[in-house]
Amino acid sequence: MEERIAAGLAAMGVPLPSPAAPAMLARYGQLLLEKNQVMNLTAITDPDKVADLHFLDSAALLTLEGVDFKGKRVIDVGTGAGFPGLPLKILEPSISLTLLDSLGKRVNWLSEVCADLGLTDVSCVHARAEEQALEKGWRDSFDFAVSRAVADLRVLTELCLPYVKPGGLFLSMKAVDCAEELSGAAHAVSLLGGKVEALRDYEIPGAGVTHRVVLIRKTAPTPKGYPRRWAKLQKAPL
Ligand SMILES: C[S@@+](CC[C@H](N)C(=O)[O-])C[C@H]1O[C@@H](n2cnc3c(N)ncnc32)[C@H](O)[C@@H]1O
Repeated sequence: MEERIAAGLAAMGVPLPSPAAPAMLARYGQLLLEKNQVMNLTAITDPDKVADLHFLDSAALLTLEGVDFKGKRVIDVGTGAGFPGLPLKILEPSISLTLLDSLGKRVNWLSEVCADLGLTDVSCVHARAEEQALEKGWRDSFDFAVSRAVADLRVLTELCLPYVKPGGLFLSMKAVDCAEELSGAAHAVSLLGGKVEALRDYEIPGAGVTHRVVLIRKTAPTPKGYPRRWAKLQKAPL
C-alpha cells in the first residue's frame, strides 16, 4: 500500500511533510483493514482500492488551487473511519483537526489510531453534528469544514456550514454528477450565510475515477436557530 500511496501523491503533486508520511498512511490502512474484520469501518477491503479511494481521494483536498490548509483549524463532519480528515492531518501536520462522528465505537477507534501514529492536535469527538454546533466555542469558529459521504448537500450544509467562521470554507466531497443536489441546496447555502464559490474536479491517479469538491464560502455568521434538531432538519430540509 505504501508504494501505491507514495506514487499517487507524487502524481497528484501533494508534497510530503516527511519521507515517513506514506508509511504512516499505510500503517493507518493496515489498522483500518485489521479492525474492519470486527467492526464496520469500510466497505472497501482491497488494499489498492483503500489507497486510491480513501487515502488519495482524501489527499486531493490538498491539491485545490487557492485553498491552503497550513495552520488551519479544520473539522471533519461525519468522519467515519477518518476520511478525509486524518489523511489531511498526516500530510499537513500543521492542521488543528477535529474528527466528529455520531458513532462512539468509530470515534474510540480513531483515538487509538491517532495514538498509534503519534499524531498531536487531533480531537476525536463523539457527537451529533447538529447538536455539537450549538455548544459554546464551536459555532462560526473553524477555518474549514470538510465532509464526505454523509448526507445530501441540502442537509449536509446545515450540519457543516454552522461550524465555519465568516471568510472560511466548507469543502464538500461529491460525485461529478451532483448538479441536481447542488441546485437543491441553493436555499440552504444562502440562508446559512454561504455562497458556492467553485466546483473543482480531480482525478484519482490509477483509479480511473473523477470526483468533485464543492467549495462553499461562509460570508456571514450562522443565523440564530440553526442548525435545527435532527428530526426537523430531516423532515423539513431547508
Ligand atoms: C458513510 S459514512 C462516511 C464516513 C467518511 N466520511 C468517509 O467518507 O469514509 C457516514 C458517517 O457519518 C456519520 N454521521 C451521519 N450523520 C451524522 C450526524 N448528524 N452527526 C455526526 N455524524 C454523522 C455516521 O455515523 C458515519 O460514520
